[in-house]
Amino acid sequence: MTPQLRRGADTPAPPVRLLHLGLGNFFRAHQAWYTAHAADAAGWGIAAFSGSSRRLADALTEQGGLYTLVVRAADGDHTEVIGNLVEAHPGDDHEALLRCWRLPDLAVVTLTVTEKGYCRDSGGRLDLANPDVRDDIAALRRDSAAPVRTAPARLLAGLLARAEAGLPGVTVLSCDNLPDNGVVAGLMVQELAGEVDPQLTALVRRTAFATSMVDRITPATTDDDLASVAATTGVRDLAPVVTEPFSEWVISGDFPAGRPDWESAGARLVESVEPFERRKLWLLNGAHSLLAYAGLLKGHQLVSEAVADPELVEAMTRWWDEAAQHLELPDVEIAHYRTSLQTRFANPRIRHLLSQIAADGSDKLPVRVLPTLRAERAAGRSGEGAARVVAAWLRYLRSDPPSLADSRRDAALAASTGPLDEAAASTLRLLDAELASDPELVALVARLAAD
Ligand SMILES: NC(=O)c1ccc[n+]([C@@H]2O[C@H](COP(=O)([O-])OP(=O)(O)OC[C@H]3O[C@@H](n4cnc5c(N)ncnc54)[C@H](O)[C@@H]3O)[C@@H](O)[C@H]2O)c1
Ligand SMILES: O=P(O)(O)OC[C@@H](O)[C@@H](O)[C@H](O)[C@H](O)CO
Repeated sequence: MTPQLRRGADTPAPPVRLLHLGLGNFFRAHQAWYTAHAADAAGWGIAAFSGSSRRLADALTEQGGLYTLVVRAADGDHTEVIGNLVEAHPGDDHEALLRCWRLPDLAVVTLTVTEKGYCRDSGGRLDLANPDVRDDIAALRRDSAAPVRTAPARLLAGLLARAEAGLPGVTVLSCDNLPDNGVVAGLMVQELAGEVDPQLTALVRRTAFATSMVDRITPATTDDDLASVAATTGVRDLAPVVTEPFSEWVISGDFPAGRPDWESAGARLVESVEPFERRKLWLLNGAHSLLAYAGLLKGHQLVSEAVADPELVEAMTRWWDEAAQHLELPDVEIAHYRTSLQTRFANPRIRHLLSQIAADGSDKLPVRVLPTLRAERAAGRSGEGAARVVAAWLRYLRSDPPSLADSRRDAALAASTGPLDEAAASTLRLLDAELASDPELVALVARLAAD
């Protein structure tokens, strides 16, 4: 029988000094990989918590936190076992969470809780209409150690637990796909603290929130992946992760309690993440959104299939040309990134589902596409490359997509119905009221959606 992956005497567990919220595939392919490849990896163990599900946490616990990372290139796989994850818990194990927050040597808390996990409203403030946010405020007012569900509340509860125990501060480092992610995390926790007890805001102000741009395409694991890992390694792993060879991490912020030597594994520490973040969110994630909506409408399922379609490549190239004009990086760096994206997207062995990327367009397009659209209109140009992404989303919404996942699902579906010119105006209004008051743009989106 195939033996199961287990931690043994040959894989000693490093001491936990890092805490992660959002135990999923990406964190294990990225932040945990950088930690395992840092020169001082032996000093940095990680305790990670899922949102609420048990399955992955239980599987990893059986394996002492070990898992196989499969780096999947177009011409073959490289596998390695990552040893720095030493505790895995379901997110609702609040007792374990507070215990980890109270570890005296804890230094950094990393986050991959998805864009939605920050609980922002459309104006960028803490969403006080969100019932989970309201429940968490009530719980923390009652008892600072009461179980809470949202990421901002889990951060605030942890900061309070540390402060009450007289322990030094830590850095909260966001690794989600949204601009200024550290600033956003800090703002949400600050606003939450203000709702629970205004005196708590001083504690949040003293906390370091760091921002980072993260990049490594990491799809969901399939049953075939489990079988191929067992066949290749001779060991049964209940929770392997498949990722691409490319990886990038650009970080900005203070780490008063220390951090792993992530630079020795290739991370970059910079003054400002913004230029890198824009390059990645606009060129990679913006193109992903375009390929997802336009590709699904043409019957494609995977990113690699969509980029084999000349019509979609033409649309992506026009989007890139337009977005690139507003990036503040040397042309050669942008050209290099575009070339590498073409190779990455075309990797036929990475099964990246367009349906996964298509979720949550109302949260994603404002970040990935609208900055370019606004800049183009302000420069007196049509913004056709960006408008085509909005038009693709509109057409996708009008196609009655099966099980559409979007935090503003009902509003998005309602906006997209009716005559195209009205639907174009309503859909733009849902994303940004000012853009909807631009009649030329509304007409352009309606025309592109009709094509
Ligand atoms: N997968 C990638 O290629 C990739 C690349 C770059 C960045 N990211 C970022 O990482 C995030 C997670 O991606 P993944 O591939 O690991 O997804 P995943 O589905 O494998 O894991 C997501 C984890 O986050 C938790 N989670 C979800 N919503 C939450 C919430 N509201 N509050 C707290 N925890 C929550 C889930 O329980 C799960 O543990 C993405 O949303 C994105 O921001 C992913
Ligand atoms: O759900 P999304 O679109 O935020 O994420 C899916 C992918 O587009 C995204 O995670 C990319 O793989 C990633 O951003 C690459 O670094």
